[in-house]
Amino acid sequence: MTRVETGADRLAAAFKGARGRAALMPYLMAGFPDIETSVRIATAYADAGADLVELGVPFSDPLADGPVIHAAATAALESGATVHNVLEAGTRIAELLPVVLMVYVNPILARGPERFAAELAERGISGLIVPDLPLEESEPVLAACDARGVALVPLVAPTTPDDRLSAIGRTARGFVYTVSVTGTTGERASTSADPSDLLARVKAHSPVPVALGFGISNGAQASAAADAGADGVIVGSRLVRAVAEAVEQGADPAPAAGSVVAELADALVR
Ligand SMILES: O=P(O)(O)OC[C@@H](O)[C@@H](O)c1c[nH]c2ccccc12
Repeated sequence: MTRVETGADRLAAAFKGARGRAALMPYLMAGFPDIETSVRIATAYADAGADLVELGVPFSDPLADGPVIHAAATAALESGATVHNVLEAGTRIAELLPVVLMVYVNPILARGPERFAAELAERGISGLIVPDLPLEESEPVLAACDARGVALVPLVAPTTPDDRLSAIGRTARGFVYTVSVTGTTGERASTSADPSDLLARVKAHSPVPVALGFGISNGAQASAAADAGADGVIVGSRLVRAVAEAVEQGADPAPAAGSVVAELADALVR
């Protein structure tokens, strides 16, 4: 009997097969400026050397997001993005790169975790990140995802104590998303603390790869994250800003976002 490759398998393979020192995972705000352009931006990410993509579902009240991503979410909703058409785009993007869907918990609860996880699996979406789903409430979503082979990726922060890291590690699938700083998403001139200690602490409790995100916006910061031990590097606001600036200038956002990813990928090979 041949075993079907699950989403979790595909994520594991993406980390193992990453072309650089750490897997490069750019974030994409789905539907910004519109769904078709999002698919073209994802294509540019893939061509520029991304290993995976974090596909963000726009939400009206994104509590973990800073101003750049919040504004893009608002624009995406205004231009007609829905959970349904974002998932459709996810299917197309999954033909290019493994997709990890970033979605606040409401749409999951509205459809029911089983239906939501089944739809992700049918659409070829490999993983799921839910920033407002605490460990204590994650069991039904985890069970539904496990049943469909979709990896439910947990988030941890510098403030997460060791006993909680170990509980989270036991439920981690795909990778652990380590937030480098407390606060919201957004570019930072300098990431204040060296993340080495944080990454070592998370890795000690994690059976899966550990990716670092928040405040990484250029090649030097991406390279430093890899040197500090990150198995994956996640970049969001810098890319969303590149898209926003191109839109403002009436230019095509896809090559603009692609060139930022190329710079990041280049920094990770050396
Ligand atoms: O924007 P930054 O600082 O580069 O951080 C990545 C982040 O944008 C992306 O992973 C993300 C977008 N929205 C989120 C909500 C919660 C956690 C993470 C995210």
